[in-house]
Amino acid sequence: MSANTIIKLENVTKVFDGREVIHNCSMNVPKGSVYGFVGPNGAGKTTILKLIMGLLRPTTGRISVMGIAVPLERNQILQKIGSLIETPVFYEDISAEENLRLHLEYMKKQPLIENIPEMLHKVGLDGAANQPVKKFSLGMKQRLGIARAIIHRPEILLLDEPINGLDPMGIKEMRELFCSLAHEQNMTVIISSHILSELENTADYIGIIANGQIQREAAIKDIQENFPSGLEEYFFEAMRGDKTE
Ligand SMILES: Nc1ncnc2c1ncn2[C@@H]1O[C@H](COP(=O)(O)OP(=O)(O)OP(=O)(O)O)[C@@H](O)[C@H]1O
Repeated sequence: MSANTIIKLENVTKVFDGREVIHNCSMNVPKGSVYGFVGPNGAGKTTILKLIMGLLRPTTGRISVMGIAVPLERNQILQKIGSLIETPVFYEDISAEENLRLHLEYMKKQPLIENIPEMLHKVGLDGAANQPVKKFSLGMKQRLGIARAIIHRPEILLLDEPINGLDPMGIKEMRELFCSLAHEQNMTVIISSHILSELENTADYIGIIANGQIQREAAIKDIQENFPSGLEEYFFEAMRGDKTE
């Protein structure tokens, strides 16, 4: 993982209220891949996604996204990143379609407004396009959050537990969508999730985080070759701190 690295963290730490929650953390995400990010509750996944977005400033260390230093030159890359981090917030009184239209206007991507119906179809919301978002279920809001993260055609997509609240059909559809964005459109997709089986089906690379540090990074095909029971075995081995393969 070097020549085509698009997101790089080097020795990053983050201190909140005197407590170091990210410790000397390094991470390499290859361009055009689905990178599955997994770790226990409180390990630091959301914090790292926010650091990559430039929403938080590292206490020490370096972060670069597409070769650009974050957060220093964050404005240069904001339009190139789409994200769904924590619970998505919408204008509740207006429709799904109008929410996406406002987002595109804010991102200065008005020509993409014509793609809104197609995007709503892709995330399974075509029947609800004109309903006010306040009438949406949790899963529908999650689908709309994914649509909003993608519609401005970012080069990088950061998804924090994106399948939360989705039904089995939605999980399958979103898995196919994320893989097609990476493999057909060369988008780089980071997905944080607790669902190992889902990551095993979706990700090309896995990063395991524990105690604020990436403990291991590997291609899923190498994990499957070296660990007969797959990602679950790899994950628990990493949690025990066993020797790397
Ligand atoms: N703004 C903040 N102020 C203080 N502490 C914070 C803040 N944000 C996160 N933390 C702490 O940082 C640690 C990492 O939190 P983070 O949300 O990044 O973990 P996570 O891996 O995403 O967890 P989960 O899997 O439960 O969503 C936690 O101990 C959390 O309490």
